[in-house]
Amino acid sequence: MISPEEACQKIYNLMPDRNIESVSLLSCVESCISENIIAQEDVPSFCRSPYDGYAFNSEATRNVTSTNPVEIDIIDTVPAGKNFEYFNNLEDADLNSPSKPKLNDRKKQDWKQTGMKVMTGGMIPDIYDAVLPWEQVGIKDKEQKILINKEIPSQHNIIPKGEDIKKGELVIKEGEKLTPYHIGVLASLGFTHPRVYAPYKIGILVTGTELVNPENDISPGKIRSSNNFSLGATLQCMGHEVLDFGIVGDSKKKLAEKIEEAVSKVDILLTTGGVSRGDYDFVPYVLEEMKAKRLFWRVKMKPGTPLHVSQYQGTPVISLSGNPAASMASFHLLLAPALQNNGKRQTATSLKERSHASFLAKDIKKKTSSLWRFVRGKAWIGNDGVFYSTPIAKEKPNMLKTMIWANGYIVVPPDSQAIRAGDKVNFIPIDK
Ligand SMILES: Nc1nc2c(c(=O)[nH]1)N[C@H]1C(S)=C(S)[C@@H](COP(=O)(O)OP(=O)(O)OC[C@H]3O[C@@H](n4cnc5c(N)ncnc54)[C@H](O)[C@@H]3O)O[C@H]1N2
Ligand code: MOO
Repeated sequence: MISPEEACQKIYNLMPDRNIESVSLLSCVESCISENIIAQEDVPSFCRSPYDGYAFNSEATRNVTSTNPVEIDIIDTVPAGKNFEYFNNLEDADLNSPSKPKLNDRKKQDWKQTGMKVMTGGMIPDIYDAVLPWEQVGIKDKEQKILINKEIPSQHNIIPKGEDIKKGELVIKEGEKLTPYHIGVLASLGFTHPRVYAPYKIGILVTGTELVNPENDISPGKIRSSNNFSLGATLQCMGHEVLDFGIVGDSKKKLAEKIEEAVSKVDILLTTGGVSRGDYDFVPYVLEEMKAKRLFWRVKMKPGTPLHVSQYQGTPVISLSGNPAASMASFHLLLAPALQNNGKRQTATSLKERSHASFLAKDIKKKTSSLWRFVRGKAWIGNDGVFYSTPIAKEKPNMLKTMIWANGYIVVPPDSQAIRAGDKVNFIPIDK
C-alpha cells in the first residue's frame, strides 16, 4: 500500500504528453494555454473617456473658482469609435482643410480654451487632458459652451492608453487554465484561435455482472450503472473527450478483450469495479495476465483503498473501485491533478497544497484505522468570516447521493482520535 500523496504523484508522472492544437475562442474555455501570451499592443490603444461629458485642457481651469468659472468653447463632438488622431497636432494641422470645418471656423482661437463633447469610450485628442461628466459642468448656448467652476487636475477622468494591458506585458502564462475572463482578454488582444493543450481522449469501462444501463429495468440483484456517468460528466466538465466502452461482465476473457480494444483508442483508460478481494474481482489479475506494468495496487486511504494503477501498451489504466463514492474520491483526490496537468508542471498539486484549514462544525467519530480518511463534507464561510466544514451524515462509500451536497473532503489523518466540533481540520475542495 502506498500513501495518497505518493499515489497522486505516481499517477501524475504516468500521464502522456499533451498535444497542442489551435482552438476557436469560445471552444477553448477550460483548456490550458500552451504558450505565453505577450501583448502586441496597448489595450486600450488610445486615451479614452470614461464618461459621457466634455474633454478639455486642465490648464484652462487654473485659479478657477465657483465665483470665477472658466468658459470653454465646445468645438466638436467625439462619438465612441471616431478617429480624432488628426487633432493631436493641432498647431501643425492644416486648419483650412475643408474636411475639418469646425476647426476652420475657429482657427484663430486659443485651443487651450476649447473642449469637445465626448461619449463614454470616445477617443480623447492629445491636446486635452481632462474630462468631466456632463452632470458636473454648466451648459450654455445650446452646448456651444460649458462652464467649469473648480480647478481640475491633469489626467482627471482620462483612461490612459494601455491602462488595461501594456504592449509587451506578459498577460497569460503558459499552462494557465482559460476562464471566460481569459477568453475576453484574448479577444481584446486579437486572438481568434489560441494554442492550447489538447484534451485527453479518456475511455471509461465499467465492470460488474450486476450492472445494467440506465434505460433498463432492474431485476433483483441488478443495479443501474452510475460510475460511467458521474466520471464521464466530470471529465467532460474538465474539457476532456470521453469514450464510454460500456459495461463488461465479470468474465476474464471479455474483460481482456475490452481492455485491449479500449487502449487502442484512448490516451488513458479508466475502469471501475473488480479491484477488491472478491471471487469476481478480476481486473488486476486480467491486467497482470495481459502483461500490463503495475505501478501500485491499494492506497492508504478510505474510501478508495483498492485503487489499481497500471500501464498497458503505453496507455495508463486507472482501475477505480466500483463503489460510486469511492471511485469519485479516488478521482478527485488522486487523479484530478494529473488530468488538469497543463504539460509543464513537474509535480502534481499535492493534497497538502490543496488543503485549507477549516473549523469543524460537527464531531467526526473515531474509527480505528491506519488509513487516511477523506470524509465527504461541506465547507462554507460563516457570517463571522470563518471557514467551516461539516461531515455528511453517512460516510459510506456506496452512497453517491451525498456527493450532490458535498463540496469537498475533510482530511482525517491515520490513527486520529475523535475530532470535535470547533477543532481545526484540513478541507480539500472539489473543483466542481
Ligand atoms: N473482504 C473484503 N471485501 C472488500 C474489501 C476488502 O478489503 N476485503 N474492500 C472493500 C472496499 S474498501 C471497496 S471500495 C470495495 C471495492 O470493490 P470493487 O472495486 O472490487 O468493486 P465491486 O465489488 O465491483 O463493486 C463495489 C460496489 O459498487 C457497485 N458498483 C460497481 N460498479 C458500479 C457502477 N458502474 N455503478 C454503480 N455501482 C457500481 C457494486 O455493485 C458494488 O456494490 O470492495 C470492498 N470489499
Ligand atoms: O476503500 Mo472502499 O473504497 O471504502 O469502500
